[in-house]
Amino acid sequence: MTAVPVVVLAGFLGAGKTTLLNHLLRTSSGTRIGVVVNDFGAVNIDAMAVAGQVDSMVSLSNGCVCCVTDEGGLGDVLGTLTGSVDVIVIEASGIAEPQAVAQQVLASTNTSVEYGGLVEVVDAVEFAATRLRHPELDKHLRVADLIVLNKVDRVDAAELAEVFAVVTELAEGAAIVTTEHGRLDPGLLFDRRERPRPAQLSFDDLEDHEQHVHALYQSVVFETDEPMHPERLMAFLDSRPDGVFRIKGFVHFGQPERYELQVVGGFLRFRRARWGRNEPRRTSLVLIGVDMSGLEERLVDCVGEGSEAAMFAVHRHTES
Ligand SMILES: Nc1nc2c(ncn2[C@@H]2O[C@H](COP(=O)(O)OP(=O)(O)OP(=O)(O)O)[C@@H](O)[C@H]2O)c(=O)[nH]1
Repeated sequence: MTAVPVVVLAGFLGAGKTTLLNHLLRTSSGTRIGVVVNDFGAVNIDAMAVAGQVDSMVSLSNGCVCCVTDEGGLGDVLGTLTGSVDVIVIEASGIAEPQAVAQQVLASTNTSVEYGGLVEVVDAVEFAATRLRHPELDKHLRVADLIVLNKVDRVDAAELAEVFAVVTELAEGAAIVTTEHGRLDPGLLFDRRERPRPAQLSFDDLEDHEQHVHALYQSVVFETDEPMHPERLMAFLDSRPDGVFRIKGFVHFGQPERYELQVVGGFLRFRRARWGRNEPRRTSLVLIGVDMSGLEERLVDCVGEGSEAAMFAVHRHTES
């Protein structure tokens, strides 16, 4: 039996990993893709975002996949997917250490899988600011096999040239592709150029867990079946503390449709979609950042019925 390649899909919070994964699932018709989705919060919004598009999925929530400590490690998880798939993609949480996830795959004693490389998604808009806060992210680029410079639609030519130059310098020869909405040619991942570097990660690359980026981050999960008040929620979002870098999930405004919320740094966008047939009308939000105290209480204050007119504040930020 040939071993199933396992590709690690990494990238900082909100870079576009789930978007890219969904693109792969939609466009690689002949290839059966198994997915491991890891979210930092207790509610796995990413799993909800890819559900329905994939046959085989394992969802790991409430912690980073880079620190899986179960006895069988990641090998057991991967083992449950092999047999029915041609390739496995692990979508690491946005604050996982990519090299530690790669090491988990390499260390697996499960012979039905083999390491298939590390793809690092970079947010062309946020990259410079994120790097200032987390210089250790440079190393994530150095160990990547393929770097996907995403969201190029949101930067102008000069900004793109600047970020491309920095990424090229850090990438040390790894392939770099630019994308909009993660539209990557699946052939780049499943027929990857061989580069031995990841297998040679040194122990210096595996600094202790306390130094992982996610050791600084906390997540807050907020869920309620009561409708959210549109104006109060918008006021909360407009005044969100700087430390809250990422918010994602679904909002129930008491409307016939659900509103998917995406916040990445200063970017905020709602997307309207139908509720699933048996989907409970519920708000499920995960907030990730530093210094998260008091956020839950502030969100509780946003619960309440709002008028149709109050939805205007939300619609200003809603993709049509
Ligand atoms: N304009 C633009 N938006 C994008 C692009 N790629 C992703 N997005 C948006 O960026 C937001 C975050 O995308 P995700 O795919 O959820 O990012 P992620 O890396 O999975 O996020 P985490 O799992 O929280 O780390 C969503 O609103 C996407 O629609 C892009 O190329 N251009």
